[in-house]
Amino acid sequence: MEKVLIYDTTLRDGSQGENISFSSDEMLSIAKRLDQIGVHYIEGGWPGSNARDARFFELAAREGFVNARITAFGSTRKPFTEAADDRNLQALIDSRAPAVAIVGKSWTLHVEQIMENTREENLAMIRDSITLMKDHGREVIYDAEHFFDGYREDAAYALETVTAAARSGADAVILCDTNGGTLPFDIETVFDQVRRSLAAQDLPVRLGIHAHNDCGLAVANSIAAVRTGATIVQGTINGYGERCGNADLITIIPILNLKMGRASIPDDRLAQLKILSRFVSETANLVPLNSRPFVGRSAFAHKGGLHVNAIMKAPRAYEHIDPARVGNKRRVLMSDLGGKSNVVYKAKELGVELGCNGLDCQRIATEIKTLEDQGYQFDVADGSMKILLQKFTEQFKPLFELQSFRVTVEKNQSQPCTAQATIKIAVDGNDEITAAEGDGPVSALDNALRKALAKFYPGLEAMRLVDFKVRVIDGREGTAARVRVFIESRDHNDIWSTIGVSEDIIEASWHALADSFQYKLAKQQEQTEG
Ligand SMILES: CC(=O)SCCNC(=O)CCNC(=O)[C@H](O)C(C)(C)COP(=O)(O)OP(=O)(O)OC[C@H]1O[C@@H](n2cnc3c(N)ncnc32)[C@H](O)[C@@H]1OP(=O)(O)O
Ligand SMILES: CC(=O)C(=O)O
Repeated sequence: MEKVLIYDTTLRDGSQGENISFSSDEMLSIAKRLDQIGVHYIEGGWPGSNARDARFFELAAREGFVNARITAFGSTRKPFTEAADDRNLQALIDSRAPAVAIVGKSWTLHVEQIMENTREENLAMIRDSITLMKDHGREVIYDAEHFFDGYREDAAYALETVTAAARSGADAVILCDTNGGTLPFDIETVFDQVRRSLAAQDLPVRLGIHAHNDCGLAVANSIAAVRTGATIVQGTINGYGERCGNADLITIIPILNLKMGRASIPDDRLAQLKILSRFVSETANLVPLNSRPFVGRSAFAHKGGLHVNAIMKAPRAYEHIDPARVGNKRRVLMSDLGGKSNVVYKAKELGVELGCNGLDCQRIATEIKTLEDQGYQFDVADGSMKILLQKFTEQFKPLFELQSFRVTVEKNQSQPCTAQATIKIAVDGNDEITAAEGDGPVSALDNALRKALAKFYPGLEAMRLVDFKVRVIDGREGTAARVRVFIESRDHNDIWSTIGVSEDIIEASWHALADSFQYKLAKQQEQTEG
């Protein structure tokens, strides 16, 4: 079966999404990653729109792209003008991109009411613009904007527009669900009718799909189109794009390759999908979606005890593919929804030996449920979970002990708050007292503890706290409200999270902080002991 060509429009339609803006250098670094993974087209922007997009094409022209064709996007010429005089079309030519995408109108609403144009002139605009690009030796991809809405309202005219495009030499015609309101079975029906109509006119043009996600169906619609003959799929990394976004290529590519047996990017690059998804979200400065299919952190995370019990016997019992195929990995989460299987799996993963003191995993699972009932949440605190498992199994070796601490916060009229902490700890029976300042009480406590421990343990400079979250847990009848504090810490090669729960926010923070330092110091010791 024919290969499905992947057409990425992250840099163009993706950047039409709210809160997304890439610099031209960032656009280039994304383009290089897309090329490496093997996408076939990279739509680099609209050179006639702004200086940044035009600069991207200058940069791209100097780069060698191995797999992808750089594509410049623009609209058909203005009504009642010459294509050769059109500024936008000239910008496409000047971009030196080997392929161009020309967007034109298919829906009479847009032709007549929005553009106040005539139907015939719209057809002429499509014809002239494509002809000009072909005369300049470009591959032309014709984007039929609002094709499905147009077809619903006036099928004959919508068909006339894509026929005009094909007759003028367009190499591909892309049917666009611009407003994202079409359902998969309508995509299939319309796609089939268009394909048959063009074939009957002996216009064997390549057909593609461009779907928006306003009904949450962009991926489903793209797949439906492939089933009915589309061999180009346009979309964006992570589904970024105008309004609710575009079809997510990170989901579509593995569906094509792994589920439908359709070649798109090479199979051996699928394992780079997770990194690509992360890279683009980092560059866009957007938090990666945990639940993103295939590559999200939670995509293969198992919390329910029944599920964990089953995947330990046969992963496919609750996993639709092997996570490694797309560069992801299986995770087991600890919580009050887990059973003994979660404990066994997690202990192995965290390197804690079970069965040392006869406290069986069933009992440990019950203890965890009790703690969760008191406000702990271990599915996001692996660092504290490891310490807890060591405590349950009497393998815990405290590397320092708190004797006392005191934290004060000072606020002067015009100055920002400052905080000071003094702390007394003991290491192997030796007391150490230190004091330190910080931007806030937790930062002061962190600095004081770090200073005290430095005397006994080298190597703590590499460790830093990177995230701090506080949640108020509902108070029950007769109990005061508690707070739950999460701390995320990292060093050069690891990241871990810890938790503390108390009625007092400073005490909860202390527990999370102490677990974080204990985790780091124990890790250092394990590495030294080999
Ligand atoms: C479905 C899509 O995503 S298409 C891509 C949408 N992306 C963008 O719009 C981003 C880039 N756009 C831009 O930078 C600007 O809109 C520009 C430079 C293209 C045009 O800017 P302006 O000349 O100031 O016009 P403005 O944006 O207000 O309106 C768009 C004009 O294009 C016309 N137009 C819309 N579609 C087409 C088309 N397919 N062919 C020709 N002209 C078109 C409109 O009728 C309107 O014309 P008017 O100025 O005579 O009213
Ligand atoms: C071309 C395009 O971006 C659309 O129709 O949505």
